[in-house]
Amino acid sequence: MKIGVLGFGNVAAATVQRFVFNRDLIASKLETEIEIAKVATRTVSRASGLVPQACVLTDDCWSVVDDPEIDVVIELIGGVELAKELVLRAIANGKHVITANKALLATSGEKILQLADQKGVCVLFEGAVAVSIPIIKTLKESAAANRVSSIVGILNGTSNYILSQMSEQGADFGDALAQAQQKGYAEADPALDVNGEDAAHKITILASLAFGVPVDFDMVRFKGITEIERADIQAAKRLGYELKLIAQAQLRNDKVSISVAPTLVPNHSMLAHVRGSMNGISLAGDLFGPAFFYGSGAGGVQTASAILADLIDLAQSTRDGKYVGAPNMGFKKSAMAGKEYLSSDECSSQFYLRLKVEDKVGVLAEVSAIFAKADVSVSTLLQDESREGMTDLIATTHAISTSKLQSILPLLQDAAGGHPVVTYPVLDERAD
Ligand SMILES: NC(=O)C1=CN([C@@H]2O[C@H](COP(=O)(O)OP(=O)(O)OC[C@H]3O[C@@H](n4cnc5c(N)ncnc54)[C@H](OP(=O)(O)O)[C@@H]3O)[C@@H](O)[C@H]2O)C=CC1
Ligand SMILES: N[C@@H](CCO)C(=O)O
Repeated sequence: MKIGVLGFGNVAAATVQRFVFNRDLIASKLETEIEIAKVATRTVSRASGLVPQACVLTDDCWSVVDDPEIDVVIELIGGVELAKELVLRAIANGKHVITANKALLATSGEKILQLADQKGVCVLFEGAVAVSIPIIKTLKESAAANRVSSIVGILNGTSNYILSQMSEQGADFGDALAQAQQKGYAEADPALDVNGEDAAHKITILASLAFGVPVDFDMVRFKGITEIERADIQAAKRLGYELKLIAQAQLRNDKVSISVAPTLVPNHSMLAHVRGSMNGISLAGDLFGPAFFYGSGAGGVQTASAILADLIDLAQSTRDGKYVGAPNMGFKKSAMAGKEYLSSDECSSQFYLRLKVEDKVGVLAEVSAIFAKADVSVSTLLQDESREGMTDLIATTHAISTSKLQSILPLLQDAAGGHPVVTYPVLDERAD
């Protein structure tokens, strides 16, 4: 089986090198001989001397996807447009594809998977979500007989690293992001990490595998960590929570909800203890009950582990060039079907709110009256120390719909003298 690799960055370099280091172990699990025959990357000099001797090194990715000798293309250049064209061409040429590119799968997955089904080739992507956690295989295989109802996870290592550094070391956002980049956790464009989009890409893929719905990134609501202030991290701690970037996919009454948002996670939840670049995923299914998965969320070598596992799976499950393992998304193509998405009236949650108000008589009563008039039941209400005549009011509500929250925000903002009101959902204990 001849392999062509696209890219030679953090993940691709680790994949090629670890394949060579662990060649004997890998061979001991396979009847088929595997060879990395070609590597194509933009800056060839970065790869020279680092690929196996017999491997051809080129800057022309098309020469890999069009090479009739290549059986499997491992796409690791990242980004969407060029990666999509290369992957579609590889599939059109009858090649199996392995990728860790969640942006590509979340935004163009349907087109890619449709062509793969037509051509009878497989697309494997264990490295695309929560690298050291075998969540793709779990959903496709280990949990295959379950009706999965909920996936709640910390799926972006970079954001979790930044929030942990801010929470535990008092670090500055920019410094923590620079460290995450230096450690190789961040995307080439780190905006994808911190604006919640990368986690949204990942939860879109998991929702499709779990619920048998088409991959549809347009239906995901996402918000990242860029606006998080240390005041909210500290206030969450005082209330017994950690502020985490949480991705959720829920199936309720046969309707789907997929979102990513900074969320208050209760200290007794395992997700509250997922620190640094680690990821955690809580999964609920009708047969296996609740399960929790924990492992590295990012890093070149960790991702290489997932990619090489896909390669071994491919070599073990291929007969006469055809992959005979599980369908690409776990479900037969004919059984995949769209479902309705929950509206904001149907989505409810407890919420955390922080308002900066003038520290004067009556302000607490004014805010309480807004909650009471809207029939919003308050779970906690705290007033912070006064500084220069201003104070923070911190509240958590009982469960209310997202639309009800939206309706009271302008009133609360007025009570706060026009200062924006900070709001974050609180993790539903039943979801974790
Ligand atoms: N880093 C991580 O922890 C993880 C990354 N991923 C995913 O894996 C993929 C690769 O990530 P990573 O290795 O970190 O990214 P890098 O930026 O480190 O590597 C990208 C590689 O692709 C090459 N490349 C980029 N554009 C082109 C092009 N037009 N033609 C040829 N080569 C090109 C780059 O070349 P050059 O050297 O010239 O820049 C570089 O070698 C991404 O999809 C990412 O989302 C998934 C899980 C974890
Ligand atoms: N940038 C990603 C890499 C792993 O997908 C993260 O930080 O989670």
